[in-house]
Amino acid sequence: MIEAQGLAKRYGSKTAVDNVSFTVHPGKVTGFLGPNGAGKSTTMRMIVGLDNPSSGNVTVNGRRYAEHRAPLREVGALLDAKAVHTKRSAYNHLRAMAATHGIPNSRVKEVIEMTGLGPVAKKRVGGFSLGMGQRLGIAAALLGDPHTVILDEPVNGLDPEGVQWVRHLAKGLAAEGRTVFLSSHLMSEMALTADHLIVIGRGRIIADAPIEQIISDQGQVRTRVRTDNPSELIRVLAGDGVTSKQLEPEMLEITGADSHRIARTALDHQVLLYELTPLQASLEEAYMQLTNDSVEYHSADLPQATQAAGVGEGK
Ligand SMILES: Nc1ncnc2c1ncn2[C@@H]1O[C@H](COP(=O)(O)OP(=O)(O)OP(=O)(O)O)[C@@H](O)[C@H]1O
Repeated sequence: MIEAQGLAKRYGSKTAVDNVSFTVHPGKVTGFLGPNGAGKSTTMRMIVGLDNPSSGNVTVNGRRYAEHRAPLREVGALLDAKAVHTKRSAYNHLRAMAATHGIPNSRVKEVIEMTGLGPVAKKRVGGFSLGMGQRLGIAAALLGDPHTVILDEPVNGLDPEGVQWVRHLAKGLAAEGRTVFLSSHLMSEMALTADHLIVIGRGRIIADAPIEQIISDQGQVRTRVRTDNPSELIRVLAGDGVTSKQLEPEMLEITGADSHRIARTALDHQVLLYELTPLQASLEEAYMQLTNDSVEYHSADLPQATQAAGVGEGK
Protein backbone atom coordinates (compact mmCIF):
# COMPACT_ATOMS: atom_id res chain seq x y z
CA MET A 1 0.00 0.00 0.00
CA ILE A 2 1.26 3.45 -0.92
CA GLU A 3 0.01 6.36 1.18
CA ALA A 4 0.69 10.00 0.34
CA GLN A 5 -0.33 12.76 2.72
CA GLY A 6 -0.14 16.44 1.87
CA LEU A 7 2.69 15.64 -0.51
CA ALA A 8 4.18 18.66 -2.29
CA LYS A 9 7.23 19.42 -4.40
CA ARG A 10 8.36 22.88 -5.40
CA TYR A 11 11.23 23.71 -7.72
CA GLY A 12 11.91 27.38 -7.04
CA SER A 13 8.68 29.17 -7.87
CA LYS A 14 7.32 26.14 -9.79
CA THR A 15 4.96 23.87 -7.84
CA ALA A 16 5.23 20.47 -9.52
CA VAL A 17 3.12 18.59 -6.95
CA ASP A 18 0.67 20.54 -4.84
CA ASN A 19 -0.46 19.03 -1.54
CA VAL A 20 -1.68 15.66 -2.83
CA SER A 21 -3.07 12.88 -0.68
CA PHE A 22 -3.99 9.45 -2.00
CA THR A 23 -3.77 5.75 -1.23
CA VAL A 24 -2.80 3.03 -3.69
CA HIS A 25 -4.26 -0.26 -2.53
CA PRO A 26 -2.90 -3.78 -3.04
CA GLY A 27 -4.66 -6.34 -5.20
CA LYS A 28 -5.53 -4.01 -8.06
CA VAL A 29 -3.91 -2.02 -10.80
CA THR A 30 -4.05 1.70 -10.08
CA GLY A 31 -3.43 3.96 -13.05
CA PHE A 32 -1.85 7.39 -12.64
CA LEU A 33 -3.08 9.57 -15.45
CA GLY A 34 -2.47 13.19 -16.30
CA PRO A 35 -1.38 15.53 -19.06
CA ASN A 36 2.31 16.29 -19.73
CA GLY A 37 3.90 18.11 -16.82
CA ALA A 38 1.05 17.24 -14.43
CA GLY A 39 3.41 15.91 -11.75
CA LYS A 40 3.24 12.12 -12.26
CA SER A 41 6.98 11.44 -12.46
CA THR A 42 7.74 13.83 -9.61
CA THR A 43 5.20 12.04 -7.40
CA MET A 44 6.62 8.64 -8.31
CA ARG A 45 10.17 9.85 -7.69
CA MET A 46 9.15 11.01 -4.22
CA ILE A 47 7.59 7.62 -3.46
CA VAL A 48 10.94 5.92 -4.01
CA GLY A 49 13.01 8.63 -2.35
CA LEU A 50 14.67 9.99 -5.51
CA ASP A 51 13.23 13.41 -4.74
CA ASN A 52 12.56 14.84 -1.29
CA PRO A 53 9.11 16.31 -0.72
CA SER A 54 9.01 20.04 0.01
CA SER A 55 6.27 19.14 2.48
CA GLY A 56 4.08 16.20 3.37
CA ASN A 57 5.15 12.59 3.26
CA VAL A 58 4.67 9.33 1.43
CA THR A 59 5.07 5.78 2.72
CA VAL A 60 5.11 2.32 1.22
CA ASN A 61 3.67 -0.31 3.54
CA GLY A 62 3.84 2.13 6.44
CA ARG A 63 7.45 3.25 6.01
CA ARG A 64 9.26 5.82 3.96
CA TYR A 65 11.25 4.19 1.15
CA ALA A 66 14.61 4.96 2.77
CA GLU A 67 13.49 3.30 6.00
CA HIS A 68 13.06 -0.11 4.36
CA ARG A 69 16.02 -2.38 5.09
CA ALA A 70 15.96 -3.99 1.64
CA PRO A 71 14.00 -1.52 -0.52
CA LEU A 72 14.42 -3.54 -3.77
CA ARG A 73 12.58 -6.40 -2.14
CA GLU A 74 9.83 -4.11 -0.95
CA VAL A 75 9.33 -1.74 -3.91
CA GLY A 76 10.26 -2.27 -7.54
CA ALA A 77 10.25 0.81 -9.71
CA LEU A 78 10.76 1.69 -13.34
CA LEU A 79 11.27 5.43 -13.43
CA ASP A 80 13.81 6.32 -16.05
CA ALA A 81 14.61 3.42 -18.34
CA LYS A 82 17.67 5.25 -19.68
CA ALA A 83 19.33 5.48 -16.25
CA VAL A 84 21.66 2.50 -16.74
CA HIS A 85 25.36 2.02 -17.46
CA THR A 86 25.34 1.82 -21.23
CA LYS A 87 28.59 -0.15 -21.42
CA ARG A 88 27.29 -3.01 -19.28
CA SER A 89 25.31 -5.93 -20.63
CA ALA A 90 21.73 -6.32 -19.44
CA TYR A 91 22.78 -9.43 -17.52
CA ASN A 92 25.64 -7.63 -15.74
CA HIS A 93 23.47 -4.62 -14.98
CA LEU A 94 20.89 -6.82 -13.28
CA ARG A 95 23.58 -8.90 -11.53
CA ALA A 96 25.16 -5.75 -10.09
CA MET A 97 21.78 -4.62 -8.77
CA ALA A 98 21.03 -8.08 -7.37
CA ALA A 99 24.40 -8.25 -5.59
CA THR A 100 23.58 -5.15 -3.50
CA HIS A 101 20.55 -6.95 -2.07
CA GLY A 102 21.79 -10.52 -1.79
CA ILE A 103 19.45 -11.57 -4.60
CA PRO A 104 20.66 -14.83 -6.22
CA ASN A 105 21.69 -15.11 -9.87
CA SER A 106 18.85 -17.55 -10.44
CA ARG A 107 16.42 -14.64 -9.93
CA VAL A 108 18.39 -12.54 -12.44
CA LYS A 109 17.92 -15.29 -15.01
CA GLU A 110 14.25 -15.58 -14.10
CA VAL A 111 13.50 -11.88 -14.71
CA ILE A 112 15.49 -11.95 -17.95
CA GLU A 113 13.26 -14.77 -19.18
CA MET A 114 10.07 -13.12 -17.86
CA THR A 115 10.79 -9.92 -19.74
CA GLY A 116 11.83 -11.57 -23.00
CA LEU A 117 15.40 -10.26 -22.77
CA GLY A 118 17.01 -13.70 -23.16
CA PRO A 119 18.37 -13.22 -26.69
CA VAL A 120 19.99 -9.84 -25.89
CA ALA A 121 20.97 -10.37 -22.24
CA LYS A 122 24.71 -10.45 -23.02
CA LYS A 123 24.59 -7.42 -25.30
CA ARG A 124 25.62 -3.92 -24.24
CA VAL A 125 22.68 -1.90 -23.00
CA GLY A 126 23.93 1.12 -24.99
CA GLY A 127 22.74 -0.55 -28.19
CA PHE A 128 19.25 -1.30 -26.92
CA SER A 129 16.13 0.02 -28.59
CA LEU A 130 13.69 2.06 -26.51
CA GLY A 131 11.49 -1.01 -26.10
CA MET A 132 14.37 -3.26 -24.98
CA GLY A 133 15.42 -0.54 -22.51
CA GLN A 134 11.87 -0.54 -21.11
CA ARG A 135 11.95 -4.32 -20.73
CA LEU A 136 15.27 -4.07 -18.91
CA GLY A 137 13.81 -1.39 -16.61
CA ILE A 138 10.86 -3.64 -15.86
CA ALA A 139 13.19 -6.61 -15.25
CA ALA A 140 15.08 -4.45 -12.73
CA ALA A 141 11.83 -3.45 -11.04
CA LEU A 142 10.84 -7.10 -10.61
CA LEU A 143 14.25 -8.29 -9.46
CA GLY A 144 13.51 -8.25 -5.73
CA ASP A 145 10.10 -9.91 -6.22
CA PRO A 146 8.63 -6.79 -4.56
CA HIS A 147 5.19 -6.44 -3.07
CA THR A 148 4.80 -2.98 -4.56
CA VAL A 149 5.51 -2.23 -8.21
CA ILE A 150 5.70 1.32 -9.59
CA LEU A 151 6.05 1.76 -13.33
CA ASP A 152 6.32 5.20 -14.96
CA GLU A 153 5.08 5.01 -18.57
CA PRO A 154 5.95 1.29 -18.86
CA VAL A 155 4.58 0.85 -22.38
CA ASN A 156 6.51 3.78 -23.79
CA GLY A 157 8.36 2.52 -26.86
CA LEU A 158 6.98 -1.02 -26.72
CA ASP A 159 5.53 -2.76 -29.74
CA PRO A 160 1.94 -4.07 -29.60
CA GLU A 161 3.10 -7.45 -28.26
CA GLY A 162 5.08 -5.62 -25.57
CA VAL A 163 2.11 -3.44 -24.66
CA GLN A 164 -0.04 -6.53 -24.24
CA TRP A 165 2.68 -8.20 -22.21
CA VAL A 166 2.86 -5.24 -19.78
CA ARG A 167 -0.95 -5.33 -19.46
CA HIS A 168 -0.92 -9.03 -18.53
CA LEU A 169 2.05 -8.54 -16.24
CA ALA A 170 0.38 -5.67 -14.33
CA LYS A 171 -2.88 -7.58 -13.97
CA GLY A 172 -1.04 -10.74 -12.94
CA LEU A 173 0.97 -8.92 -10.26
CA ALA A 174 -2.22 -7.34 -8.89
CA ALA A 175 -3.98 -10.72 -8.91
CA GLU A 176 -1.16 -12.02 -6.69
CA GLY A 177 -2.15 -9.33 -4.17
CA ARG A 178 0.60 -6.84 -4.98
CA THR A 179 0.24 -3.08 -5.14
CA VAL A 180 0.61 -1.99 -8.76
CA PHE A 181 0.86 1.72 -9.60
CA LEU A 182 1.47 2.71 -13.20
CA SER A 183 1.42 5.92 -15.10
CA SER A 184 0.54 6.29 -18.73
CA HIS A 185 -0.70 8.98 -21.03
CA LEU A 186 -2.42 6.31 -23.14
CA MET A 187 -6.01 6.43 -21.97
CA SER A 188 -7.03 3.51 -24.13
CA GLU A 189 -4.33 1.38 -22.52
CA MET A 190 -5.40 2.45 -19.03
CA ALA A 191 -8.98 1.49 -19.83
CA LEU A 192 -7.79 -2.05 -20.55
CA THR A 193 -5.32 -2.36 -17.68
CA ALA A 194 -6.31 -0.34 -14.63
CA ASP A 195 -9.06 -1.05 -12.09
CA HIS A 196 -8.74 2.28 -10.35
CA LEU A 197 -7.55 5.68 -11.57
CA ILE A 198 -5.89 8.63 -9.92
CA VAL A 199 -5.98 11.61 -12.27
CA ILE A 200 -3.61 14.51 -11.68
CA GLY A 201 -3.58 17.92 -13.34
CA ARG A 202 -1.23 20.81 -12.59
CA GLY A 203 0.07 19.01 -9.53
CA ARG A 204 -3.35 18.39 -7.98
CA ILE A 205 -5.52 15.29 -7.76
CA ILE A 206 -8.62 15.84 -9.84
CA ALA A 207 -10.12 12.35 -9.60
CA ASP A 208 -9.47 9.24 -7.52
CA ALA A 209 -12.04 6.52 -8.21
CA PRO A 210 -12.71 3.18 -9.91
CA ILE A 211 -12.49 3.49 -13.68
CA GLU A 212 -16.21 2.86 -14.29
CA GLN A 213 -17.11 5.61 -11.86
CA ILE A 214 -14.83 8.12 -13.55
CA ILE A 215 -16.47 7.34 -16.86
CA SER A 216 -20.02 7.53 -15.53
CA ASP A 217 -19.38 10.69 -13.47
CA GLN A 218 -17.84 12.61 -16.31
CA GLY A 219 -19.64 11.27 -19.29
CA GLN A 220 -22.78 13.22 -20.09
CA VAL A 221 -25.76 10.93 -20.58
CA ARG A 222 -26.15 10.52 -24.33
CA THR A 223 -28.78 8.44 -26.05
CA ARG A 224 -29.18 7.45 -29.67
CA VAL A 225 -32.78 7.56 -30.78
CA ARG A 226 -34.46 6.53 -34.00
CA THR A 227 -37.87 7.98 -34.66
CA ASP A 228 -40.07 8.71 -37.66
CA ASN A 229 -40.68 12.24 -36.37
CA PRO A 230 -37.36 13.73 -35.24
CA SER A 231 -38.41 17.38 -35.45
CA GLU A 232 -41.38 16.79 -33.13
CA LEU A 233 -39.21 14.85 -30.64
CA ILE A 234 -36.60 17.64 -30.65
CA ARG A 235 -39.37 20.16 -29.99
CA VAL A 236 -41.03 18.32 -27.11
CA LEU A 237 -37.71 17.50 -25.39
CA ALA A 238 -36.23 20.98 -25.76
CA GLY A 239 -35.23 22.95 -22.66
CA ASP A 240 -33.98 21.83 -19.24
CA GLY A 241 -30.43 21.15 -20.44
CA VAL A 242 -31.49 18.76 -23.22
CA THR A 243 -29.77 19.10 -26.57
CA SER A 244 -30.47 17.07 -29.70
CA LYS A 245 -28.23 16.48 -32.68
CA GLN A 246 -29.71 15.07 -35.87
CA LEU A 247 -27.22 12.55 -37.24
CA GLU A 248 -29.37 10.98 -39.96
CA PRO A 249 -32.86 11.76 -41.27
CA GLU A 250 -34.44 9.55 -38.60
CA MET A 251 -31.62 9.36 -36.05
CA LEU A 252 -30.90 11.75 -33.18
CA GLU A 253 -28.27 11.87 -30.48
CA ILE A 254 -29.79 13.35 -27.36
CA THR A 255 -27.72 14.71 -24.47
CA GLY A 256 -29.05 15.62 -21.04
CA ALA A 257 -32.06 13.27 -20.79
CA ASP A 258 -31.93 9.57 -20.00
CA SER A 259 -33.74 6.84 -21.97
CA HIS A 260 -36.58 6.74 -19.48
CA ARG A 261 -37.37 10.43 -19.84
CA ILE A 262 -37.06 10.33 -23.63
CA ALA A 263 -39.43 7.33 -23.89
CA ARG A 264 -41.96 8.90 -21.52
CA THR A 265 -41.94 12.26 -23.37
CA ALA A 266 -42.26 10.53 -26.73
CA LEU A 267 -45.22 8.48 -25.50
CA ASP A 268 -46.93 11.57 -24.07
CA HIS A 269 -46.66 13.25 -27.47
CA GLN A 270 -47.50 10.21 -29.60
CA VAL A 271 -44.03 10.12 -31.22
CA LEU A 272 -43.00 6.67 -32.42
CA LEU A 273 -39.52 5.49 -31.34
CA TYR A 274 -37.87 2.44 -32.83
CA GLU A 275 -34.44 2.66 -31.21
CA LEU A 276 -33.35 3.95 -27.83
CA THR A 277 -29.68 3.25 -27.07
CA PRO A 278 -27.81 4.72 -24.08
CA LEU A 279 -24.26 5.62 -25.17
CA GLN A 280 -21.39 5.13 -22.72
CA ALA A 281 -18.80 7.90 -22.66
CA SER A 282 -15.35 6.52 -23.31
CA LEU A 283 -12.58 6.89 -20.77
CA GLU A 284 -10.88 9.20 -23.23
CA GLU A 285 -13.88 11.55 -23.29
CA ALA A 286 -14.14 11.47 -19.51
CA TYR A 287 -10.42 12.17 -19.21
CA MET A 288 -10.52 15.09 -21.64
CA GLN A 289 -13.39 16.58 -19.70
CA LEU A 290 -11.66 16.12 -16.36
CA THR A 291 -8.33 17.55 -17.41
CA ASN A 292 -9.63 20.27 -19.68
CA ASP A 293 -8.58 23.04 -17.29
CA SER A 294 -5.38 21.34 -16.23
CA VAL A 295 -3.56 20.91 -19.49
CA GLU A 296 -0.39 22.95 -19.23
CA TYR A 297 0.91 22.40 -22.74
CA HIS A 298 -1.89 22.72 -25.29
CA SER A 299 -1.17 21.57 -28.84
CA ALA A 300 -1.83 24.12 -31.50
CA ASP A 301 -5.02 23.43 -33.42
CA LEU A 302 -4.19 21.14 -36.27
CA PRO A 303 -6.03 20.45 -39.49
CA GLN A 304 -8.43 17.48 -39.13
CA ALA A 305 -6.40 15.21 -41.38
CA THR A 306 -3.24 15.71 -39.32
CA GLN A 307 -5.10 15.06 -36.09
CA ALA A 308 -6.60 11.89 -37.47
CA ALA A 309 -3.10 10.69 -38.32
CA GLY A 310 -2.17 11.04 -34.64
CA VAL A 311 0.49 13.68 -35.28
CA GLY A 312 0.88 16.20 -32.48
CA GLU A 313 0.00 13.86 -29.61
CA GLY A 314 1.93 14.14 -26.37
CA LYS A 315 5.15 12.20 -25.97
N1 LIG B 1 14.09 19.13 -11.64
C1 LIG B 1 13.12 19.98 -11.98
N2 LIG B 1 13.34 21.32 -11.95
C2 LIG B 1 12.36 22.19 -12.29
N3 LIG B 1 11.11 21.85 -12.68
C3 LIG B 1 10.85 20.53 -12.73
C4 LIG B 1 11.82 19.52 -12.38
N4 LIG B 1 11.24 18.31 -12.54
C5 LIG B 1 9.97 18.52 -12.96
N5 LIG B 1 9.74 19.86 -13.07
C6 LIG B 1 8.47 20.48 -13.47
O1 LIG B 1 7.46 19.99 -12.65
C7 LIG B 1 6.26 19.74 -13.40
C8 LIG B 1 5.85 18.29 -13.25
O2 LIG B 1 6.76 17.47 -13.95
P1 LIG B 1 6.63 15.87 -14.04
O3 LIG B 1 7.79 15.37 -14.83
O4 LIG B 1 6.44 15.32 -12.69
O5 LIG B 1 5.28 15.71 -14.85
P2 LIG B 1 4.68 14.42 -15.57
O6 LIG B 1 3.24 14.39 -15.21
O7 LIG B 1 5.50 13.22 -15.24
O8 LIG B 1 4.83 14.82 -17.08
P3 LIG B 1 5.15 13.93 -18.39
O9 LIG B 1 3.90 13.16 -18.71
O10 LIG B 1 5.42 15.00 -19.39
O11 LIG B 1 6.33 13.09 -18.06
C9 LIG B 1 6.57 20.14 -14.82
O12 LIG B 1 6.10 21.45 -15.05
C10 LIG B 1 8.07 20.08 -14.89
O13 LIG B 1 8.56 21.00 -15.83
